[in-house]
Amino acid sequence: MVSDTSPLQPRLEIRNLVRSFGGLRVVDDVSLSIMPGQVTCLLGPSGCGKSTTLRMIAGIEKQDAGSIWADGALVCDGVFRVPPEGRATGLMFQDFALFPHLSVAGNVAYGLSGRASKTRGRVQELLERVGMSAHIDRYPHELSGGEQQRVALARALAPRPKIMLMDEPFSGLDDRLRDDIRDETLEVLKAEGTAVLLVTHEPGEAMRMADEIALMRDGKIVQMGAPYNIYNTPVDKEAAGFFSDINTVPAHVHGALAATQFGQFLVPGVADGTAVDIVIRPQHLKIDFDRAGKGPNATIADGTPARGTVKRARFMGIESLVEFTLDDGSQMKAVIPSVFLPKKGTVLWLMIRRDKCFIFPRSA
Ligand SMILES: Nc1ncnc2c1ncn2[C@@H]1O[C@H](COP(=O)(O)OP(=O)(O)OP(=O)(O)O)[C@@H](O)[C@H]1O
Repeated sequence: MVSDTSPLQPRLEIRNLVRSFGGLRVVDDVSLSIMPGQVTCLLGPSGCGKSTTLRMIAGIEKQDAGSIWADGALVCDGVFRVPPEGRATGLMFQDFALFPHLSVAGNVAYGLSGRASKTRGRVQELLERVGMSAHIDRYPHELSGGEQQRVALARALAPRPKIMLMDEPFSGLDDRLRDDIRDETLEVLKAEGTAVLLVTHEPGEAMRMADEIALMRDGKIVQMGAPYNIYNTPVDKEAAGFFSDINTVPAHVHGALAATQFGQFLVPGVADGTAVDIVIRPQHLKIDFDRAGKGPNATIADGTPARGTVKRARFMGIESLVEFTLDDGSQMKAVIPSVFLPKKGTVLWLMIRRDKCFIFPRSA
């Protein structure tokens, strides 16, 4: 069954997928589409339904409702169903387990059919691409974790899958190695034009890997967009807080304004009496020195400064994390360049940049 043959056709499309366990909808009406060569990250906290979504696309799990399409052709719906082995889909999961009795070449060749010379060519090409051609005759137990992961990637790519499903594939690696392998993996997948759906609970990984992030919570996609947009225009306080620490200033609206110790914030179109949260990331708080008990003058861009006393300051390498107690007893965190590490008890003035804060109705 073919729905559309447009060149702008998604390589993978899922429509209104639903899956329940014990009466609880763990995947609740999830839809998304991925173009060839595009990497989409399904990002969300543990248990939000990411892996179940991936397993339904792979065909390992059956959906209760919804449909899956590849290149405009139906893969499965309530009636029709292509079995897992018939889906042109590569899988790379955290427990990637290479076959221990097969060499690197044997592992990559596994799943390839055709003339031996052609197979050998493809194996060599892929091992070169993942930087493992020197290890072609080794066995898995002779390789480091990172090397095994590269071989697993080559193995998953060998049959030229149109779609690659990856579930936390880098989580067993240490930080530096993980960064390298992520970047290399991305390069290989882009070069192959594969549509990638990568599951992760790490916002940093999603921001680094994704062309598009689908932010998932309680079985639903709550926001979808490019990393820059998701980070800079979160749909709600929880979405903002998923990517970094946040500071929250509670306020009430009167006459389209929310008054706080940081001055007034414009909240047009919000009814009087509405409780709102003004949210600012620690790296966007502006800090200035105390001038004999006074702070800098108020401005339209930064509002009114509020006085804070340093409670704790930690050197973090490129940045310092400074925790403040404000005069009203509330706490705030700021991330500042590490050339500056104020001592406990130092008085400083904090400002909220109006172009960097988010204002959300307070959730119950
Ligand atoms: N076969 C199953 N039977 C019953 N419940 C299940 C089954 N598979 C998953 N669940 C439940 O469904 C929910 C979603 O699980 P899923 O593995 O999709 O989440 P996740 O977002 O991938 O989490 P994690 O990041 O921890 O892997 C969880 O509450 C999980 O316990």
